[in-house]
Amino acid sequence: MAFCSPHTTTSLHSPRTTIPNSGFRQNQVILFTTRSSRRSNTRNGARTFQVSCAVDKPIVIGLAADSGCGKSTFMRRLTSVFGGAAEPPRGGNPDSNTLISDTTTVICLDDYHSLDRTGRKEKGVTALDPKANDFDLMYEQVKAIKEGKAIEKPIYNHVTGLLDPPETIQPPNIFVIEGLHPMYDERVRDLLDFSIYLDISNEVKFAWKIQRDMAERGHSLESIKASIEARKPDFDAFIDPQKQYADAVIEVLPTQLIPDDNEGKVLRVKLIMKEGVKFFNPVYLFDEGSTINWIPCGRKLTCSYPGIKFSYGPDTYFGQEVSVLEMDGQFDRLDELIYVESHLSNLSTKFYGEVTQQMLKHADFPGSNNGTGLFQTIVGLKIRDLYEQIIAERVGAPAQAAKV
Ligand SMILES: Nc1ncnc2c1ncn2[C@@H]1O[C@H](COP(=O)(O)OP(=O)(O)OP(=O)(O)O)[C@@H](O)[C@H]1O
Ligand SMILES: O=C(CO)[C@H](O)[C@H](O)COP(=O)(O)O
Repeated sequence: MAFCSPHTTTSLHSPRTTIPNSGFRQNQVILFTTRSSRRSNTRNGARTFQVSCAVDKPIVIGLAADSGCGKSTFMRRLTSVFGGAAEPPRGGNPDSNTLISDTTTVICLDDYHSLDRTGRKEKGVTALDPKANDFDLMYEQVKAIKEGKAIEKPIYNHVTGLLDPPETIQPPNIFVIEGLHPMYDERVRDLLDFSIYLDISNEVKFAWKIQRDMAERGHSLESIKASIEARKPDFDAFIDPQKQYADAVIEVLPTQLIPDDNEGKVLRVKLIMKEGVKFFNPVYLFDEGSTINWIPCGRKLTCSYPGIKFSYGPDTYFGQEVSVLEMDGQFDRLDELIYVESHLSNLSTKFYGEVTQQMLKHADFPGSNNGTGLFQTIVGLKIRDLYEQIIAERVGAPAQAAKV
């Protein structure tokens, strides 16, 4: 750090460059002034060196959810906010669960299963049970990455159900740990700079599972039901309680706009944002801290049945102060989302309409016409903002005004 501080600017899209022995790695345009150049500044004007390097310590984001609850979709939206596509490690295990982009590396915590599929069966435990996971190794390795060190991370192979030889993970700018237990172990939790929990209600989870596992993977309705039932006690005991620790929770519920709806297609989605989290300013609708109900349908937003309803206001969640933004219903025309975006504040966009642009870019992702896609996109933008503020603080410079 000493080399690049304090005259530093950041760019997320500069090429990947390594500076030998510097401790800096990638994607950061750093302007630094040496002692001699500082002396010469007064005589000869600024003589700065622009060096492409990274801040040596990644920020760490935790994303928790049960299987099939939209973690991969969320990760694709997040990666897209930073630009560039995420791919598995080049030349590595084809069944690797890791996704790497210019700025982010996303690892799946299934890789810390200590028992393979046969081992779990023999011991009669599910993958959700902490006994089937190696939290000591998870902690050691997330800590090492946070300190800027590469790790040899195990791979859990979902195709074979076996533990494969490890893969090398280099520290990125933003390290995301996604899976069942990112906030379960206190030591790992304390390493997170920001945490998100995707809270999908049972009814909706069931509908999504059927959609994927029946339509796309050929499972029977009975086997899907049985698998959800078998996981439920461990889900309730070990996964669900993590939401109390999350800085942001995206809760997905059946709509309230259709009485006794049992189709599960129209969703009511809540973005629960913890107050007082450093570098995280909750989004608000119209007026910060007020309680608002808003039906935007009419001249500027096309809504077919059952319409769209937004709500916003302060609340408490597990005894903590939060702001909650809620959307019930779905968009007919995604381009009209700009009308909704213009009434939201603290979005951490870089330009007017960035949320709408991101949503249009990924209109084919699941949830793009409702609050799941909208709130995942917003959380992605908040993570970018958080990252930029943390980097700015580390190098002692004020953060670029990024909020619209
Ligand atoms: N917002 C959404 N709206 C509707 N369906 C969704 C949404 N998000 C996810 N799904 C459904 O759930 C399935 C699983 O999504 P995704 O692969 O993102 O979840 P995951 O948590 O990464 O799953 P796994 O852990 O099993 O790999 C998708 O194929 C889709 O059918
Ligand atoms: O809950 C899960 C997280 O993705 C999986 O069920 C767990 O990782 C076990 O994997 P598999 O079903 O492939 O044996």
